[in-house]
Amino acid sequence: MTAPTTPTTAYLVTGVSPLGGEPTDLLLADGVIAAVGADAAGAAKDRDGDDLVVVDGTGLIALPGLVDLHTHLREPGREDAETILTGTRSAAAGGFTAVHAMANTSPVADTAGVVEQVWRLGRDAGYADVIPVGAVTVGLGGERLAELGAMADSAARVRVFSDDGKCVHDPVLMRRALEYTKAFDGVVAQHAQEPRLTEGSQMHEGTVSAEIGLAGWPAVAEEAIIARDVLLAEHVGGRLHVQHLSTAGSVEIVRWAKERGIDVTAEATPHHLLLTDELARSYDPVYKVNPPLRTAEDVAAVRAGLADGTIDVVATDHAPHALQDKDCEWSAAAFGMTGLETALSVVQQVMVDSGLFTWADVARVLSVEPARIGGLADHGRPLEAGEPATIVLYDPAARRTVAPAEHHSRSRNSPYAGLELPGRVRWTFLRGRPTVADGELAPVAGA
Ligand SMILES: NC(=O)N[C@@H](CC(=O)O)C(=O)O
Repeated sequence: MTAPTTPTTAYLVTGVSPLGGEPTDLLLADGVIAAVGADAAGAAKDRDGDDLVVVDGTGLIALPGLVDLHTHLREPGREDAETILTGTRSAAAGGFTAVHAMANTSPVADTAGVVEQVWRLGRDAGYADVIPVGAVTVGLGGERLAELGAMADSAARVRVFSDDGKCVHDPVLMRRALEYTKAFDGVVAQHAQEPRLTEGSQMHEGTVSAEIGLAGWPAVAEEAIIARDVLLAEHVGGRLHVQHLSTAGSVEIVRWAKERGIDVTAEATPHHLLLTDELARSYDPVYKVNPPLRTAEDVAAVRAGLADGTIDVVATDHAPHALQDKDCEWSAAAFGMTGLETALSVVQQVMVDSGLFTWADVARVLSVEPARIGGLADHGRPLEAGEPATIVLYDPAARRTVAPAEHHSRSRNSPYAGLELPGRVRWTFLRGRPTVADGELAPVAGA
């Protein structure tokens, strides 16, 4: 079906389960959730009938629109791998209504000019709110702090700063960044990778790397930086966010830091919740990622850390790469995997279907907490009357075999190709306007 997309269209969603709870009706109108429950159908009748689309929500779960704290959109500079338009179409298809766009573009997003460009392109595309992440250091060079304040004051209102892809390894610069971002309630999101311990690293250092002869990336290279940074955050009273935490030791350090009252949050990716370094035995570079896939014990610890709240959010680290950068021998291939269109399904399989999570927990880690950490007032909101109609309707009973060729991302480097995963996004609404309608991307104004 083709859904009307004019802003005046109202949507009556019947029999849907908010956060997996008792089925109810939701009326979405004028950009907000206009009514919930018994009032919704009546309120819908009071509106002009021509404007009303009725969505059968039976069997669907309503969640606040998903928020990704960690997306690579590649524009400007690598539009052959992804653009802001294709990346946000991919986001919408995965149920995301906001994505934080990492700064490792070309040019690097280290000035007010570049972050404003990214923000504008996202607004013009219209599929999801694009929240630019500002680089911590000029050109991701690790030598001089970038203009953090100018990026914070720009139209893009940057609050999250990261050199992702590179670690801010100079402790003095890291300290200054943690201090400086306090002035505008910013957060420093660290890619924890001790560079000297990971020179030439190709995969997790352990039994598998030794057996197949690829240079190892030891767990301690991640853990040493996280340990240092939580102590720095404590010392200066700054806000630290640990990106794509991947080892059992990292979970322990973050747990310790939180118990100590340090202002730290952490994210885990879907792939570190599901996949292990055993996959590298295939030498298929689709499994090459930074930080690397770890052991089954690490995966279990990351799941446990997410379940007990040590890890605050799931973030995709959607890292699209052009074919020539992945379809080559392992050591020459780029690090990274796509993830926007599979994240919710992986979280369902690993955390919900296993009994570790309720759907309210899913909303917490994929919407409420990432919105809070990123300082987004209009995302991750309760599903209540008067709140923005920025929601996703998801069918947890559907099953699908992942086919990257059908994805909306411009890149195809999904590690789940051929795998059967649960669930399907049926509708995504951004301020009352569908970006996905009945399982298909909807045309949006400006796109
Ligand atoms: N996560 C990844 O494997 N890749 C990221 C950056 C990075 O190396 O972290 C990318 O930009 O491709």
